Amino acid sequence: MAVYTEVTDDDLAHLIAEYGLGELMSYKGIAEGVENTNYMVHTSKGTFILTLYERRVNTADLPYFMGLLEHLNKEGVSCPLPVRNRNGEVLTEISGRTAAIVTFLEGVWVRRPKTVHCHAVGRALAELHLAGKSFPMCRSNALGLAGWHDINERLGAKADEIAPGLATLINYELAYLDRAWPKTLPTGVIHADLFPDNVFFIGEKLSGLIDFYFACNDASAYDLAIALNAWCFETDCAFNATKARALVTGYQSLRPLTAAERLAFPVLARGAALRFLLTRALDWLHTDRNALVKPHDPIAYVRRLRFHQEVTSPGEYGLEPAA
Ligand SMILES: Nc1ncnc2c1ncn2[C@@H]1O[C@H](COP(=O)(O)OP(=O)(O)OP(=O)(O)O)[C@@H](O)[C@H]1O
Ligand SMILES: N[C@@H](CCO)C(=O)O
Repeated sequence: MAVYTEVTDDDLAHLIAEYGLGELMSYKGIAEGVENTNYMVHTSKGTFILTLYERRVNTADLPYFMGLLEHLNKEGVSCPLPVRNRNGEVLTEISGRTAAIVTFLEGVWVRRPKTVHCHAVGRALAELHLAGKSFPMCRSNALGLAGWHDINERLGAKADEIAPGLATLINYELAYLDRAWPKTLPTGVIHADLFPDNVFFIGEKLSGLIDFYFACNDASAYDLAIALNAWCFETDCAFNATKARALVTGYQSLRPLTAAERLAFPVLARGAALRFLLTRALDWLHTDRNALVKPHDPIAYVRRLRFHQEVTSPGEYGLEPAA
């Protein structure tokens, strides 16, 4: 479940009226997602998603996220469009939370992605990166190298409660990334969390992207490395080279990587694996065992990291040397 905050019928009907969305017909809390409270809302004007922002979203960042969604829609990227209320504002308040209403996106997320889905995701990610070029706002990545160090400090030796030796692995990896992390790659808007549950498909056709609440400005190829970690490993954590090739080929069909990006890709893949390992480890240690929202498994990202540590060339990810 992820309905942390309840709304009352009266408050919601009032809100819908403020947004000029006709009459409230029905609504229900959405079980999926772990960060925010989401409701699906049916009104006489259509279906919408109401999001109440919870603990991890800094409300100061919301104008960036909302502005980005509006910008991407304008550029033809399929993603939720924030609805403006009668005062022309996107953000509102309900049940003591900052909230927004966005358009509903048709489609479902794919539990078992196939190669064809990976190709489509790669292409959509490149489309997003190209569309993001003209977005004027900037948000630095709070979960970059410095942020990883901060999380590691909070974890400390407790990481070993998740798996023996985990603290050592993390410290080793951070020391490596401090030396090897590329600093001059092309940057722009990145999604930063393009996991299967954030990409909707109708059949094999990608219908849109959601959940831009980690979006920021950072190295474009790092975003591709995040997607590779999320889409190209099987449930037993085995790397699927065919899916990786499909992902990077889909991406490069619109935005070919530079030679420097290809060369740096194995390091980016390690950083991306460590980023999700760290946030998952922190959640793992801080989530009550009886909590309704189960934390994601950090070990799946330990295994991905160990895989990337053994990689010797970008070719293993399907990235041939530049012609
Ligand atoms: N615009 C939308 N159109 C259709 N469904 C949506 C939309 N936005 C959210 N949802 C639904 O709500 C669910 C949770 O949304 P989202 O992933 O944004 O939540 P979250 O709490 O930020 O979750 P997390 O960051 O853990 O993925 C989605 O899986 C989807 O079912
Ligand atoms: N995609 C993240 C969850 C936060 O959105 C993870 O799988 O760890």
